[in-house]
This record gives sequence, C-alpha cells and structure tokens, in this order.
Amino acid sequence: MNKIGVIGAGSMAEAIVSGLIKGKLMAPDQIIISNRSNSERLFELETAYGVKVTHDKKEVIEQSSIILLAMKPKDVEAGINSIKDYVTNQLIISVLAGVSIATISQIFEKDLPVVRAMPNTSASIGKSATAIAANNKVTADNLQACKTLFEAIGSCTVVKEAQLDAVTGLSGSGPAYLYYFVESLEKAAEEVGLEGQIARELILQTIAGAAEMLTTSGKHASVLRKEVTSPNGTTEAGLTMLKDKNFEEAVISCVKRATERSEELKEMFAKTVINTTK
Ligand SMILES: NC(=O)C1=CN([C@@H]2O[C@H](COP(=O)(O)OP(=O)(O)OC[C@H]3O[C@@H](n4cnc5c(N)ncnc54)[C@H](O)[C@@H]3O)[C@@H](O)[C@H]2O)C=CC1
Ligand SMILES: O=C(O)[C@@H]1CCC=N1
Repeated sequence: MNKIGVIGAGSMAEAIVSGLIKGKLMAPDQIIISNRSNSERLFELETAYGVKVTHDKKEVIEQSSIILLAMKPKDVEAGINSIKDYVTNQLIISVLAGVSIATISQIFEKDLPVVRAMPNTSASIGKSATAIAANNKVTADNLQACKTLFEAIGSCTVVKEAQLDAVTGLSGSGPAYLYYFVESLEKAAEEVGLEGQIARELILQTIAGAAEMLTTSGKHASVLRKEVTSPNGTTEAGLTMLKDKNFEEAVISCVKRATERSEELKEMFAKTVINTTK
C-alpha cells in the first residue's frame, strides 16, 4: 500500500493532507506525519484527520513510498538531515519555495526522484493553483501520481523546473496580491460612502462572479472588460484612473520582483548548502 510520510506539520502540510483525505485519494492510515518537536500540533492533526503521527523519523520513512517535505525553506537542511539515513529510493515531493531540486539532492547526498511543487494557500479549501516540476529520476507514472495528488487540493500543471520561480511570483504569492486588491477596494468603498459589511458583500460577490465569468464564459479578460465598459460611462472613467496611475506597470513589476526574489532565495539556499556540505 502506498503511504505518504510528511515532514513538517504546518499549514501547507495540513492543507495537502486534508485535501488527500477529503478527496478520498488516501485513507488516513496511509498518511504519517512528523514535525520538529511540537507534540501538541501532531496530536491536533491526529485528532482532526485520524492520520498517524510520530516523532520517530525512521518510522515515517520506512513506512512511506512518498515523502512530502513541508518545512520552511530555512529548515530544509535540518529537516533532510534528520531523515536522509533512512531514505532509500522513495519519491521526494517538496513544496519548499525557492529550494531547487539540485539543492535538495545535494543535502540528501543521493540522486533521488524529486518533484518540486508550488501550491498556494487556497490549498486549504481545495482551490490551490499548483505547478510541479520533476527531475529525470521521476517516472511518468510517479509524475502522474503527483499530479493526481495535487489535484486533490485544486488544479495542477506540469512545468519545467526553471519556470517555478515565475510560478512562485505569479500564483504562489498571487493570493496575497488579490487580498491586497480587496483591501484597497474596501478602503475605496469607505471613501465613497459604503460601510463595512455592505461593501464586503458587494466586493466578494463581484470577485466571485468575475472569477466564474473568466472560467466559464470562454471569453478573454479583455473581452469581458470591454463588455462592462460603456463608452463615456463609469467604468471607463474608473479604468482611466488605473491607467493614469500605471496599474498595469505596477502589477507587472510586482510579479517580476516576486519572481526575481524566488531566484535570489534559490541562489541563497544553494550557497548555504554548498558551504555546509563542503
Ligand atoms: N504559505 C504559502 O503561501 C506557501 C508556502 N509554501 C511552502 O510550504 C512550506 C511550509 O510552509 P507552512 O506550512 O506555511 O510552514 P509552517 O511554519 O506552518 O510549518 C512548518 C512545519 O515544519 C516543521 N519543521 C521545522 N523544522 C523541521 C525539521 N527539522 N524537521 C521536521 N519538521 C520541521 C515545523 O515544526 C512546522 O510543523 C514552506 O517551505 C513554504 O515555502 C509553498 C507554497 C505557498
Ligand atoms: O512568500 C513566500 O515566500 C511564499 C512563497 C509563495 C507564497 N509564499
């Protein structure tokens, strides 16, 4: 029976585990979770999902055919070092932002099959936009299994590893951009005289409706935008302000800078690992 061993028991691990169980992709007893030291957190996950939990890393690895790395990037070395002696040829899946497959393999000191994934926080409600990339040790069957696994928490696209920084800058960080946009709309609503709850309802339904139009109408965003925009009307007046304030340029700079930051972090982790494994 395929079992998944999860190293790291934070919010991303919980989102994936709950998706796997809710989507009936795995039974709770096929999932075994470990973290650094927080027993209370492990007990919480055991109680909520019926999964196995343990501090014994050897037990996690020996029971698992897939190992999910879900600690923070800064903890990657300590995390991998605590399991590497027990790893034989299991499939490694990492959700760590900005940690390359090469860096992961270097810490393991083994050429293992590694899949890097970039989900986003909407994984917790089964709506993540995830992209995955694999090294050449990953079989087509294993890649498909990973795709299915991430489809339990939303959508999943296979990309080249070199594209994962861009994915991180676009959809990994993306929910935060949209939340920031909503915060701005809330401030704007207040300034035009719409109080809290009323504004919130209008904003959320507008976003949900627009998202559904984008996914179901088959029309490009620019076409949908033009359908809202009457000549000399209110939308045109509003959009003119966004153009005047360089909205498009700000958004492009935002995604580019986040992508660049992902590249920087990747370099930084790679250098740290080279220095400590020398
Ligand atoms: N938050 C986000 O939007 C996204 C996060 N990610 C990635 O997901 C990963 C996890 O993020 P969160 O769940 O938000 O973090 P978190 O801080 O909630 O959880 C991290 C977990 O790792 C455990 N841990 C730390 N050191 C460990 C060690 N040496 N051995 C075993 N476990 C250890 C901690 O005990 C904790 O349970 C990060 O690497 C992040 O880059 C990926 C995509 C999006
Ligand atoms: O901000 C970050 O670095 C992580 C990666 C994608 C979302 N959160």
